[in-house]
Amino acid sequence: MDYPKLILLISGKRKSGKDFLCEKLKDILEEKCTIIRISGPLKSHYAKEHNLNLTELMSNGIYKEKYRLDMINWSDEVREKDPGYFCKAACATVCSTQTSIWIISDIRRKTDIKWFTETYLDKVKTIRISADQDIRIQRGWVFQEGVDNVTSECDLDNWNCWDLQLMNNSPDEGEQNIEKILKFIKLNT
Ligand SMILES: Nc1ncnc2c1ncn2[C@@H]1O[C@H](COP(=O)(O)OP(=O)(O)OP(=O)(O)O)[C@@H](O)[C@H]1O
Repeated sequence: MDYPKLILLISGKRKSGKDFLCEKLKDILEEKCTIIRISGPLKSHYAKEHNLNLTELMSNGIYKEKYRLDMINWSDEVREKDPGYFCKAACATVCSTQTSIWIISDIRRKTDIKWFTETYLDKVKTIRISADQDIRIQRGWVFQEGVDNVTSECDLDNWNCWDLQLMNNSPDEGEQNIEKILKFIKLNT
């Protein structure tokens, strides 16, 4: 299996800037990289089963927040039967078999990391994005009971085997983070 050459698992609390950094990387790496979201198949399976609007569920608006809690609980039930279910489904959506770098932009659980490392071995590297709480609040984060204090948000808080840990509080740090990740990719491909 030659492709992908590297799989970056990106983790971070809500509004730490995961999507922001991943999109910037995609702009630079273009067709060399594919962004994969575990939440993609999770949301499409959830929308189908509950007869909901998938486009609205995929966006960052009120609709997504309204269903977030129920979606977490529903996905936990699916994971209980098969912990790698959504990781597997997300990887199955990759169209090009020749993309060098996969960026999984929403790693939330130890079981996600376990599934990827067992499946793709040393091609897998982990990155934790952090931002101070006041910065996350400025970016629109509001503590939500049942969302911010449950496994999906907290499971990796004390995991300390990250290959790269980045603070992402400002545009300057954002730019430095992109440089650091690009350097890291170069070292590992
Ligand atoms: N380094 C940065 N400099 C300036 N703005 C940033 C930076 N990182 C993120 N942001 C902004 O913060 C907001 C939240 O970022 P983003 O959506 O990437 O967070 P997230 O971690 O993906 O959140 P969620 O888990 O809720 O989807 C966005 O408006 C984004 O543009």
